[in-house]
Order: sequence, then structure tokens, then C-alpha cells
Amino acid sequence: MDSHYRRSSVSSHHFFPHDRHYDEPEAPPPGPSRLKPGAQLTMMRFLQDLPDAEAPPTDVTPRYHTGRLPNSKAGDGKPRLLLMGQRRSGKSSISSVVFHKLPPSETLYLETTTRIKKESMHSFMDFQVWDFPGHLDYFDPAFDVDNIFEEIGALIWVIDAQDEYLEAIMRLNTTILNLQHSYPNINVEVFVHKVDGLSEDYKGDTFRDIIQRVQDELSDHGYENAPVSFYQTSIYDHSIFEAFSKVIQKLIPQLPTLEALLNSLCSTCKIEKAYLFDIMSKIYIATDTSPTDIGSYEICSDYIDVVIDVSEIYGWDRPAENGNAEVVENGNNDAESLITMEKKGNNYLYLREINKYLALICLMGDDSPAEKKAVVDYNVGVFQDALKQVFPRAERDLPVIQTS
Ligand SMILES: Nc1nc2c(ncn2[C@@H]2O[C@H](COP(=O)(O)OP(=O)(O)OP(=O)(O)O)[C@@H](O)[C@H]2O)c(=O)[nH]1
Repeated sequence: MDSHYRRSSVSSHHFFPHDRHYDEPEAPPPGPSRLKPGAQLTMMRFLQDLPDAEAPPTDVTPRYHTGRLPNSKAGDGKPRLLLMGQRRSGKSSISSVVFHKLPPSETLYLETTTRIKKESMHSFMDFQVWDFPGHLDYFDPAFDVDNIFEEIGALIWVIDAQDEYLEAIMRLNTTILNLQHSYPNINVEVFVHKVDGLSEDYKGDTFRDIIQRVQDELSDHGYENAPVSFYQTSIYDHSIFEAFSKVIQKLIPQLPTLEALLNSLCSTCKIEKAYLFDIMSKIYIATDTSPTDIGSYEICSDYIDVVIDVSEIYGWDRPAENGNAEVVENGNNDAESLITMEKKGNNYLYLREINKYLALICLMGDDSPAEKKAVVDYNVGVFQDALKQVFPRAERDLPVIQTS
């Protein structure tokens, strides 16, 4: 592999699946750690040293993202993604493939969901994913509707495009109309799912038909501009990650800032396309505003897989003390720094670990990038510093030490 790796000083594990954990929101205290003793010691130091370690001195109230929803009644405000839809439409499969890395073919053996399955995701921002059983009537008086919908970030409605979908659309419309009264700002994201098994023509027709039926119903009830978006998805390709990326991006208030930073990086370094990836889920949380095509997303996402695989093999426990650890000039303080540059066909791929959750991947053209690398390194360092101010939490958050 024609790549260049550089690793810097100390602390957390990176590009390791265990850095992330999913649990029930009200889970009991952490169980035994899966990390090796050395790594646990490092974490203990994190726990002791971390508060405000990198907070810039300022009189201005910070306006960066806190992971809280502005109107959250409970105040603990982790945005919630609700996965709803008919039985066997693919809700649990989506959640397992995107957040648990389950190989798509193994979703065949998933059992039907019988009660609401709640999972917390701790990453660059905290959010929860609630997987609903297909048969539930959420507006039954037995359910506490407010409890379900009040802190919602997005309602993802999954429709099986390979199946008869009229009833699914009817339920979706009823749900949207019910919600419009009390929660008019909820983002409704319709995943027209399992499109992998359909011919191009049929796929397009089905997609248009579903959009038309939903929009007609809404406008019949006077909701012309309800916030409803549609995506074609499948767990057997990248489309589900692409769709989830767009859903999550709507929950990130600093998205315009991130896009502006990426635009500026791209124009300074003549980068064709830059993605800021959440490493483990392979959701991209921002990209520059040049047109996106699924091809470039696929290349970058596959590259993350390679890096994770290599890190699984060659990753190492950080030394407990500063010791002889190599220091990289752009200083990735509490993150292992990994920088690679690789030629892929006519393109160069540049990857840099930004912090323990995020990686920047850039696609560059063929115009002598080897000489450009120093300039790119420098500018990405500047981008990284800017990002720290936008997402200070990702820099300072405690490493997660257990998986339930
Ligand atoms: N072809 C295809 N099959 C899929 C896709 N996603 C899920 N499936 C299959 O659909 C079936 C049902 O998936 P589940 O995830 O259990 O569906 P669910 O909506 O959670 O079902 P309930 O728990 O009963 O509500 C499984 O056999 C999956 O393998 C997809 O993108 N394409």
C-alpha cells in the first residue's frame, strides 16, 4: 500500500470499534472494561485531568453544538432518531448495519422487534436511536405520545419498496398529520427501502409514486410545506449510509460553519471533494458544497474500512507516560494522529484523523500532490484547530470504556 502513516503521542484508542458504545439509555453502571489494563490507566488519567483542559478563555457564551435540542422539555436533550414503519420493512436491519456493523446478509436472521428498542450513540454528538415494533399504534391512548416525540430529532419512516406499500403510506400520512398539530417541526425522513432488488425503471416509478401519494395527502390537508424528505435506500450498498448522513446533518447546528471550513480548505489546497466522517458509523457529518456523487462517497467510505482493518492489526496501546512518544508538529493532543495519502487510479486520497471520532478524507486530482502534501498537512492542521472550537466536546470527551 503506497501510503504514509504517522503516529503521534499518546492516549486514546483510535480506529477501534470498541471506542464507541451503544447501550440502553438508562443502562446500569459500566460493566467490566474490554480494554487492556494499560489503556484503562490512560483513561483514568482522562477522567481526572480532562475538565476544561482545552477550553479557550472567552467571555462570550459558547454557541457551538451541545448535542441538546433547543426545545427539549426534559433538558437532557439527546436528539432522538425514531425508526418506524411496517413490520419487516427493515428497521432493525438498518440500525444493525449502520450502528453495529452487522453484515447485511446476517440481517436475514434478525428476530422481529416486540418492544421499543432504545440505544444511545456516543460519538461526536450524542444521540439515541429508537427502533419501534412494526405493529405499534403510537397514537393509542395507552402510549405517552409526548414522551416519544418531544425530544425527537428525526422520524425515519421505512417503507419496503419490494412489498405492497399502500398501507405503509396510509400509516405514514396519518402519523405526519397527527404530528403536525403538536410537533410541526419534526423532520420526517422517508426511506424507500430495499431498492436493491428492483430494476432501475421500477425503482424510479415506485419512488415517484410514493412521494406523490404522500404529498397529495398532505396538501389535501393544507400542509404544502411539511418537512418531509425522501431517500432510496438499501443495506446492501452505500445508500443507507448516505441517507443517514443527510438525516444526521440536519441535526448539526454548526453544519454551515463546517461546510464553510471545508470549502475554504478545498479551495486553498485544490482538493476536489472533502468529507468529514464519523469513523465508526461511516456517516459523513459534513462535506464541502461542491456537488456530491455517491461514487466519491463510496471511495472514501471503503478507504475508512481499510484504515480500520489495518488499525485493528497494527493498533497499539499508548504508552502510559509521555516517554519517548513521537510528537507531530500539528499536534493532535489527545488523539492518535493518523495521516495517509494514497493513489487511487487518477486520484489521490488523503486521510487524516481529526479527533477520536472524526476523520477528514479528501479526494485530490493528479496534479503533483506529493509536493503538495506539506501544504495540505499544514492547512488541515489549521482546519483541525478551527474544528476544535466548533466541536470542543469531541476533543475533550471522555473515552468510552464499556459496551453493554
Ligand atoms: N433486499 C433487502 N432486504 C432487506 C433490506 N433491509 C432489510 N432487509 C430484510 O428485511 C427483513 C426484515 O428486516 P427487519 O430489520 O427484521 O425488519 P423490521 O422492520 O425491524 O421488522 P419488525 O421488527 O417486525 O418490525 C430481513 O430479512 C432483512 O434481511 C434491504 O435493504 N434489502
